[in-house]
Amino acid sequence: MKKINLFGASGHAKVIIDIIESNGFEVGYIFDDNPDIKLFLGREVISNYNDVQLNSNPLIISIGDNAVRKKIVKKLNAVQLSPGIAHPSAIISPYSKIGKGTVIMPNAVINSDAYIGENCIINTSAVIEHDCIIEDFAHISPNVSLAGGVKIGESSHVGIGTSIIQCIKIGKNTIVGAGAVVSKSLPPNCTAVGIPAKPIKFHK
Ligand SMILES: CC(=O)SCCNC(=O)CCNC(=O)[C@H](O)C(C)(C)COP(=O)(O)OP(=O)(O)OC[C@H]1O[C@@H](n2cnc3c(N)ncnc32)[C@H](O)[C@@H]1OP(=O)(O)O
Repeated sequence: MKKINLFGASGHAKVIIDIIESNGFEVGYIFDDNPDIKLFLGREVISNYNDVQLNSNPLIISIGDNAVRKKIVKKLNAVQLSPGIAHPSAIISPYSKIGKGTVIMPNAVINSDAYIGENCIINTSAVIEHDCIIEDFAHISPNVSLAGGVKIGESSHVGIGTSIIQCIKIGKNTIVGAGAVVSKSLPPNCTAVGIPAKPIKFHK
């Protein structure tokens, strides 16, 4: 049976385990750099991992924080990432593209010609409409709705329940607060909140 290894014993990993098993696959090794985490959902967690274990099965970085996920991918450089995986309840257009290491949570919808990059999270019940572009390491939270042609920059996080109208662009490394309505494009490296969403701070 196909096995998938996970890196990161986090709450996010719990949902990924559900996705792996509901596809009829098995969880292989679970790695984490924190030696204090020994057990995770009844499974052993390995902190003193070696290359043989890391490369034994395709890997998903099961860490919700975009910056940490990116750091781990860079650190594990040569490891083979799993093809993107989706919960069986997700509806994914055959005309969309899903990158390696990306996870699509239950009831998400990804419509035609949408492009989802690598190591992204498309969380529970998110709607990614036609022609959207989600760059690598982005996280689209539960119940987010992206209208057609929206572009989300690399490592950006769209907060839970946010709506973004058509053809809006969100820059890289930007955070959109929970429950926002985005009606104008947002620059990179900022946190934006509210209705309509406006930047409240900028960061590196
Ligand atoms: C399965 C899962 O769990 S997926 C994860 C889902 N989680 C999310 O989507 C969380 C998204 N995060 C947020 O909404 C956060 O509140 C953030 C990122 C917008 C702001 O967090 P921080 O940078 O820590 O800012 P902080 O909490 O200090 O708030 C700054 C100001 O913005 C306000 N603010 C924070 N979040 C929001 C929001 N979503 N909408 C409107 N105002 C907000 C605060 O009240 C505060 O206002 P004040 O200065 O007048 O007191």
